[in-house]
Amino acid sequence: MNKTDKIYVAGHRGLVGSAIVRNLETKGYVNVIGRTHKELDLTNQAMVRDFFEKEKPDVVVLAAAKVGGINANNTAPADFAYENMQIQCNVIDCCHKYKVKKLLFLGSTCIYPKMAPQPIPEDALLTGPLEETNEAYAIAKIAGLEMCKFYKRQYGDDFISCMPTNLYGPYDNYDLEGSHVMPAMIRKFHEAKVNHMPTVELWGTGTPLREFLYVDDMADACVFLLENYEGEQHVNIGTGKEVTIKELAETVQKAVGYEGKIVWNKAMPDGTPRKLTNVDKLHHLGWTHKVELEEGVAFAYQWFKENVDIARM
Ligand SMILES: NC(=O)C1=CN([C@@H]2O[C@H](COP(=O)(O)OP(=O)(O)OC[C@H]3O[C@@H](n4cnc5c(N)ncnc54)[C@H](OP(=O)(O)O)[C@@H]3O)[C@@H](O)[C@H]2O)C=CC1
Ligand SMILES: C[C@H]1O[C@H](OP(=O)(O)OP(=O)(O)OC[C@H]2O[C@@H](n3cnc4c(=O)[nH]c(N)nc43)[C@H](O)[C@@H]2O)[C@@H](O)[C@@H](O)C1=O
Repeated sequence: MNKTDKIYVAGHRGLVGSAIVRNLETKGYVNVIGRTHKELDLTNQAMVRDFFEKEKPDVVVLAAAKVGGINANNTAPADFAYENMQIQCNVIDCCHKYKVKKLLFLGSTCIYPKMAPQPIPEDALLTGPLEETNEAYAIAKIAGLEMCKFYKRQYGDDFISCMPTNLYGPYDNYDLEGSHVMPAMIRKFHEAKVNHMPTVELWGTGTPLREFLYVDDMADACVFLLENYEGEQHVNIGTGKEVTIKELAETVQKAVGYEGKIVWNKAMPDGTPRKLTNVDKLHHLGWTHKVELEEGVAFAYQWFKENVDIARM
C-alpha cells in the first residue's frame, strides 16, 4: 500500500472501522474515506456500484456489517443472514469489478465450529456444526471469507481475510439488548454504581470462556496484514489468552468500582462454551497484541465515561 492510496473503510464510524481509520491516519495514510450507513446503504447493489464507479478506491476494508451480541444474533437470525450476505456480495464483487488492489474482509471467531479444537487454528473452519445462537451470522460470514478465496483463485484478486476474537473499546455499542458482553458490563456496573443499586443482572452461568482484544490492537493487526499479507487463508487475530465471563465481570466491576452483588440470569444463553484463537500464524508473521485485559478495560471505561450519555440512551 502507498500512503496516498485511496482507502475506503466501510463502517468507519463503528467500533472496528473507527479504530482502523485512527490506525491508518497515525501511520501516515492521507486519503482515507468513509460513508455512513445513511449516505450509502451497502445492501443496495446499485448504490454500491455508483459509489465504486465514482470513487474508485485503491484499497477497501470491509468493517461494515450487521453486528451484535448473543441476544441480537439469537433473536434476529434472518436479518443477520440477509444484511451481511447482501453487504458482502455487493462490496466484494465491486472490489473485483473496479479493480481494487487490496481488500480486507473481517470474519469473527464465532464462525468456527462450536466444538472446534482449542486454541482454534485457522484450518478448523468448516469442520463441524456451528454454535446455534449465531448460526445465521456465521453462515453469512463464512460465505464472505470463502468468496474472497474464490475471487483470489479465479481472478487473482488480492482479497485477504482475518478472524478477530471478541473486541471492545471506543465507539462500542452500549445498547443493552443488542450489545456484546464487555460494553454491557461496563454500562450495567456504571449505572448500578451511580444509582446505588444493590445488584447487577448478568446473563447465563458465567462459566463460558472468552478471549478479548482491545480494538486499537485489532486495528493495528489489520493494517499490518494489509501491508504484509497476501495469503489465501484467513488469519486469526487475538491475544491467545482467555477468561471466564465471571472473571471478566470481576475485572470490570473492579475497574468501575461497583461494590454490589452480581445475579446470574440463567434463562439467558451462554453461547459457545469456549473460543480461544490460536495466534501462531499472526505471531510468525510478526505481530503480537500490546494491550492486556485490565488496561484495556480501564481505557474502555474511561472512554465510556467521557463519551456516552446514558441518560439519552
Ligand atoms: N465487535 C466485535 O467483537 C467483533 C467484530 N467483528 C467484525 O468487525 C466488523 C465491524 O464490527 P463492529 O465495528 O463491532 O460493528 P459496529 O456495529 O460497531 O459497526 C458496524 C458499522 O457498519 C455500518 N453498517 C451496518 N450496516 C450497514 C449498511 N447496510 N450499509 C452501510 N453501513 C452499514 C454501520 O454504519 P453507521 O455507523 O453509519 O450506522 C457501522 O459503522 C464486522 O464485520 C464484525 O463482524 C469481528 C469479531 C468481533
Ligand atoms: C464477537 C461474537 O459475539 C457473539 O458471541 P458471544 O461471545 O457469545 O457474545 P456476547 O459478547 O454477547 O456474550 C458473551 C458471553 O457473555 C455472557 N453475558 C453475561 N452478561 C451479559 C450481558 O449483559 N450482555 C451480553 N451480551 N452477554 C452477557 C453471555 O451470556 C455469553 O456467555 C456472537 O453472537 C457473534 O456475533 C460474535 O461475533
